[in-house]
Amino acid sequence: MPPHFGDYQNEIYFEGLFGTVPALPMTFAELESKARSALPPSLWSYVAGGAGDEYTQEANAAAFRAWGLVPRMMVGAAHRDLSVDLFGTTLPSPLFMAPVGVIGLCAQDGHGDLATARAAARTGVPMIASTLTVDPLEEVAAELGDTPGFFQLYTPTDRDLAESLVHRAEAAGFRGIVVTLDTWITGWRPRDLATSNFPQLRGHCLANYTSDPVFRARLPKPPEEDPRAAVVEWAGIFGKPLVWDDLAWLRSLTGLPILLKGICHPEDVRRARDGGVDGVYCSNHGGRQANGGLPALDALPGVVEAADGLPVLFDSGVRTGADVVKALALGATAVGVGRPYAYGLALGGTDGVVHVLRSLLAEADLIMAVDGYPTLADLRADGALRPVRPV
Ligand SMILES: Cc1cc2nc3c(=O)[nH]c(=O)nc-3n(C[C@H](O)[C@H](O)[C@H](O)COP(=O)(O)O)c2cc1C
Ligand SMILES: CCCCCCCCCCC(=O)C(=O)O
Repeated sequence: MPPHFGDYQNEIYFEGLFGTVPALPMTFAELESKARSALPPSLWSYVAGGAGDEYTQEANAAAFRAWGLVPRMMVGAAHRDLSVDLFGTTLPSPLFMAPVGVIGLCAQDGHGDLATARAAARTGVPMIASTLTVDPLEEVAAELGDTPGFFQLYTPTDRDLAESLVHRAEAAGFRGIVVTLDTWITGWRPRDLATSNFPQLRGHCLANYTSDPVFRARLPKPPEEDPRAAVVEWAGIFGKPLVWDDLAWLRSLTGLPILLKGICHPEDVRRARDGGVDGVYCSNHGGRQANGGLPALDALPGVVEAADGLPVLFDSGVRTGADVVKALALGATAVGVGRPYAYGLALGGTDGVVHVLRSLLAEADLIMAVDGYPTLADLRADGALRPVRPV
């Protein structure tokens, strides 16, 4: 019998019978506002902010309101199956945690990558660990238990370093490499500029580099002795975009599945397929990189069509279980969240992340129950989702 994610609602009601109300927020709006109070102001700005006037960031979330699920009755959706097969593994649900570079700093003890990995272990929701972690990737992987983890690669200009990171990820047990394409340079982020805050330039979240023998060999002194030089060296290995001709080299680095993150154009999907990748990841980086662009959800149907059966991961703007259901109905294989779990982490550590993930899954599961869509295949059938008439 598949897990009933909606049972989280029963647990909360049951505790209510004994006078206990949830310690953590039940809506995204409250989650966001409480995280704002919990985080230091510059870290809050960095996590919550986006590119330009944040139009695209807002449009990402608003785009979900343009779609509505059509309820179906008498289909007997008493049991729902949200499981999904991804690269030979059956996941209990199609939800995942997108890579969030500063997640380590969001936890009160400064070890949020480890806390997030523990939440993955407790929920079965995969974590994509960023290159930019506070704790090295081997320590993050060790906390994942049986839940699959993926390693997100910011590809450095030094190919030996890239190879070292990929091989370390493989040795640590990560099940795939997610190569982020849209962030080889930072977008125009007014909030960070106003506070002059870019955590990485303060030497945070660079553990995967400072623990790497190839990176260390590039430094005049060990990073423990001269952290500033390590930051300068790190900044220097960013700043060169990958091009399609690099794909063969990336492919040669590992037998693990490779996914390309930041793909929104159908032609790019076709090029990725031709280059032998195992999946594409439709995302506009949560509106953090380029303002004025299409909401990521609007790009999803074209990406799914061009992918022609290749797995399509999706993120950007997912805030509720209803959003998860809609992205699945538009053809996403799996759906990711970024800021929501970062806020859960800020408020409650591992428990906070678990609460956010369980709430998203409970709402998605209950929508599928009430609306009569017992499986993900049912959601994807013609006519399940319709455009909402503008008001
Ligand atoms: C604070 C922060 C840091 C991020 N760091 C990374 C990163 O290191 N690598 C990456 O590929 N994406 C990174 N992202 C983008 C997320 O993976 C994801 O695309 C985005 O957060 C999804 O949008 P959402 O926050 O609206 O859910 C980051 C996002 C945030 C909010
Ligand atoms: C001068 C160094 C430029 C470094 C560009 C890399 C930015 C990564 C930022 C992490 C991230 O994905 C995000 O904040 O979003």
